[in-house]
Amino acid sequence: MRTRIKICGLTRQEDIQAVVAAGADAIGFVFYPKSPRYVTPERAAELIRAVPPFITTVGLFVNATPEEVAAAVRIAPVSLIQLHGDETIAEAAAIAAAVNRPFLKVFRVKPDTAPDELLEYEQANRAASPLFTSLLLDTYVDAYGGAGKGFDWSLIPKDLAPRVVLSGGLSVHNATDAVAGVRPYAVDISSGVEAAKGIKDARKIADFVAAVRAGDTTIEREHIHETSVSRQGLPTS
Ligand SMILES: O=C(O)c1ccccc1NCC(=O)[C@H](O)[C@H](O)COP(=O)(O)O
Repeated sequence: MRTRIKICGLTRQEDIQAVVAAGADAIGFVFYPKSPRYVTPERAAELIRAVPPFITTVGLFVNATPEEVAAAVRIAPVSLIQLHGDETIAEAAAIAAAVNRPFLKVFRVKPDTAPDELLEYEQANRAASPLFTSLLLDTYVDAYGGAGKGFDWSLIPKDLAPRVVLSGGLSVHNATDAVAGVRPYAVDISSGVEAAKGIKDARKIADFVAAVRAGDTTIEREHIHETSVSRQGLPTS
């Protein structure tokens, strides 16, 4: 299966075209005013009009109220919301219900995060809301996100990986290893494809997508090898 790709923090029309041309799957707009990638709902609405069908638009919020999210989504009709702050599980469920949108919930991973914590957090969000879709795993740093910092991928339980969006410090330099090693449902990136904060670089976007696809190819080749070996009755591990 192809790893899905979200490019976050878009502010310009030309960057939307670059994301679509590169073959990414989702575009994130940051509605957090303190972010250097912040766009107003009105600006996001203009940008969304340039997004072709079958590309998911994601509205990103940090500790916003249901009313604030509803007001933004009325203007900028994103397909999905991403809750990237300290929202409790109940608050996240209430926000999603207020706008009737599926949501991604961030878990910011620390060096001492226990793998079971990730599984429990996913299960609790899923139990709390039918609109919960996936965890987005980012790195715990002083900023809420968009920091370009990675975390220890070995903390991600193997049975959780196929359901998560892997984020935090990804780039063309580590994307192939991230995909082949973690095998996430999707990857998400912001800093690693920028010329400056909020200004995306078309070449970096294309190179990142190619690196993710190289990871997918690695997985497929391993699957073919394992399948052929098992057909010969030989041990695959
Ligand atoms: O991108 C931001 O400026 C931002 C600000 C506050 C909260 C979240 C933010 N971005 C969320 C994202 O989904 C980023 O893509 C994610 O944090 C990864 O960023 P990076 O490590 O720069 O690739």
